[in-house]
Amino acid sequence: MADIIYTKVDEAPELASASFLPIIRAFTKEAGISIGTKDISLAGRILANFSQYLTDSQKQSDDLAELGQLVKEPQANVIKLPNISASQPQLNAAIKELQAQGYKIPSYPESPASDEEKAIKASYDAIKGSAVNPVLREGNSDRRAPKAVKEYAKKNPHSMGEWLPSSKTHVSTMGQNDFASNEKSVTITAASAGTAKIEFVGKDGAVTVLKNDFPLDEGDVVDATFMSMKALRTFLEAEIADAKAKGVLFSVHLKATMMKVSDPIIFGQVVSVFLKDFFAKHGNALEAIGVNPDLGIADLEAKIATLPAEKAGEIEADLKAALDNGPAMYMVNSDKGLTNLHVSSDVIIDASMPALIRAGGKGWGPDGKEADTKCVIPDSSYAGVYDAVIEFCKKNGALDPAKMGTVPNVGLMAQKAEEYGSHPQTFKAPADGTMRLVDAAGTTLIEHEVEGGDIWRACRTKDAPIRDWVKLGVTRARLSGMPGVFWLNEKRAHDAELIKKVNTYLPEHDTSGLDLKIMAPTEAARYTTERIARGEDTISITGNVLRDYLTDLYPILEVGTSAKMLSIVPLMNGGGLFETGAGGSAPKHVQQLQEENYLRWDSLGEFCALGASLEHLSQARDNAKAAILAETLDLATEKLLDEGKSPSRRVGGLDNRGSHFYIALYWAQGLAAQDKDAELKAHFTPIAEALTANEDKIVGELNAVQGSPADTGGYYHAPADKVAAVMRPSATLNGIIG
Ligand SMILES: NC(=O)C1=CN([C@@H]2O[C@H](COP(=O)(O)OP(=O)(O)OC[C@H]3O[C@@H](n4cnc5c(N)ncnc54)[C@H](OP(=O)(O)O)[C@@H]3O)[C@@H](O)[C@H]2O)C=CC1
Ligand SMILES: O=C(O)CCC(=O)C(=O)O
Ligand SMILES: [Mg+2]
Repeated sequence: MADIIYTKVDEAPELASASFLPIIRAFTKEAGISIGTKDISLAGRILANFSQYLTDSQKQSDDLAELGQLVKEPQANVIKLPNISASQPQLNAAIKELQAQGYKIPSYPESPASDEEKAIKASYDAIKGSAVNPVLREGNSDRRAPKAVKEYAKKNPHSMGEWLPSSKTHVSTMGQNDFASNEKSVTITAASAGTAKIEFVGKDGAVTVLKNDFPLDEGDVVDATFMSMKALRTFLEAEIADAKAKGVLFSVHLKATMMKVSDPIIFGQVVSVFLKDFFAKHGNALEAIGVNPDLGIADLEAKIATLPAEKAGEIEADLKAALDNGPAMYMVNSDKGLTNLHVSSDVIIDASMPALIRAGGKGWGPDGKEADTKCVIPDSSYAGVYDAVIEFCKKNGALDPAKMGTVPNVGLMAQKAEEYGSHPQTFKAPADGTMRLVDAAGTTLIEHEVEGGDIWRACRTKDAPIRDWVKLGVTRARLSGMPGVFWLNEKRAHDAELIKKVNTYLPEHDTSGLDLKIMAPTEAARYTTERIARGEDTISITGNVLRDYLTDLYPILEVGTSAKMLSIVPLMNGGGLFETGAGGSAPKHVQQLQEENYLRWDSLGEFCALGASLEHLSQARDNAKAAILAETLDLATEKLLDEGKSPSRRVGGLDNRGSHFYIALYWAQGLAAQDKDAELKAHFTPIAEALTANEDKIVGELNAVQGSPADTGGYYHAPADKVAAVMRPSATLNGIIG
């Protein structure tokens, strides 16, 4: 196994790797460090799981499974770039592209009939959604803005929209009959440990086992809850009417990728309630062509288009009328007519809500203009956090990046903690009856009365990760000198169990002089936001969902993007997983590259992760050269920020490739200038000289390609040689690096 594993992913970060990885390899080789790659891309995971349909030369290894093993070993050192957590439409598109390239994989069977089709669907469902991160995250999360990034943002504040007290933007949430309000939680005792079951008991008393292999260990915190579909529909109907009455955009913010079972269903309810009369009128015709509202309006439109022209025309006209008749919709792309309800993965709450808050509470309307927005977040578990920040901004105006403090996060994430690990235990209730969690001894631990269609789920949070998370929180508070807040609500069932554990595990550490508090999330958001506005820093120590939400929310307000975050996962068995940034893979960036050969992806997250990975390697393997590479890379990153060599957004500026040249230049200059290691100095001195002497020429060569379309030969599965040709256009740079 190579010393460091760099992951092969999708979209913008993968394009960036084609340019950056050769640089990394050239630099680390001199310290005797090998860099391997493992393919966790969506296309790669499909091919690995459908080997039986492929020719020998097309087959590929199951790299995700191998990495899943590696992260449990002490020698693990993995740089993890963001990958696609595929929604159904993205999965279908990737399958289609692979088929067109000659891979004879099956299509996704929407209504599987045979056993073979059922098996195919099950394999694809396991690839769908957030299928990578939970496997690799064998540790808790430490995400923060590097000091240099924070300093740079203060000196060069990004634009912020204006917040006015008159803003009509607001959060709407259920508060009743939702996951938050129905939650029950227990900590597993020795008597309850073992393999639990999830059962449905019908009104007639008949018991159906929905899952018979849910392993629970003593000390694990287990919760179960459900959301009533009747209540959800009533709520949505009222909110859609309210958006129209108030003249604000209607929007819904979910995480259909990571919450891959529950949230697509909730999304489908929004689609079907928004288009209620339309579905009532055309129900039969739509059913006949296999329309499923969970797949969004984009799929609905595509299926209508398969009907005979006259019928299609009639239904399309009614769809348009139905959309026009509702409140104006928050748009994903108003030029293309793509609404919030077209594709469930287009609006992902962790990215969408911060963007709206940064923009002064504005979303884009169908007319291409910004407007105040109703933000529907159906479940009330965490909606109050966004509400608190929005209300703060209405009262106090936008936060000021030049002055604001910082909010690092310590997140409970290891071993599929909390909601993000709930998919295998999430079910649509088959009918009216009781859903129950039964322990190994046959005792019912938790039960709920449900109605057919309600979404019921059970989550598990293992004890060792909780203990490790408390320790990480204390460690970060000690090292940073910042106060830390555990965002836990004593009135919420799960959090109440967690608070008991925090109070048990905190005394294992020296907390003298530390300021550690426990506050309910809404209150913690208010407290933390008031503090950052005064320039004060506060560590948020949170569960897994708030980890996800807050590591986009505060970074986007503080430094403009979560791409610049340092994101470390100290693995529980001693290895290191270094994630890049907190954001995703920004599909818009690929489009821009294809249209005008310009990649605005900022690799700062990769630079930070590589620095942390080299630093970890230097300690774990006692490699002094790695320490020097890490130090000089961190300094090069600071210089890159200072000199303004990050990618700009538009053609004509320096793009991702140009920023890679500058990181190589500054890194080589740093290695040439240091005196701790003579070999590194001797090796990098001529490289630094050549890069310095050829700066104008290289930048000229890199920038010359901008402005016309670029062909990478694919979106999900682009051939490496074509991508490399696009991403490495400077012969001079390639020559020096090579
Ligand atoms: N860790 C992981 O593996 C994650 C994966 N994802 C996946 O990523 C995809 C997109 O998700 P989405 O929610 O849109 O979130 P993204 O974070 O990809 O995008 C939101 C916006 O953030 C900006 N952005 C993000 N990263 C960078 C960067 N490195 N350089 C410059 N700008 C950046 C872009 O803004 P602008 O357009 O203004 O330039 C972008 O449009 C999905 O497939 C999702 O599943 C999402 C989150 C995490
Ligand atoms: O795994 C995913 O789908 C997204 C992860 C994510 O958004 C995060 O960890 O911040
Ligand atoms: Mg996230």
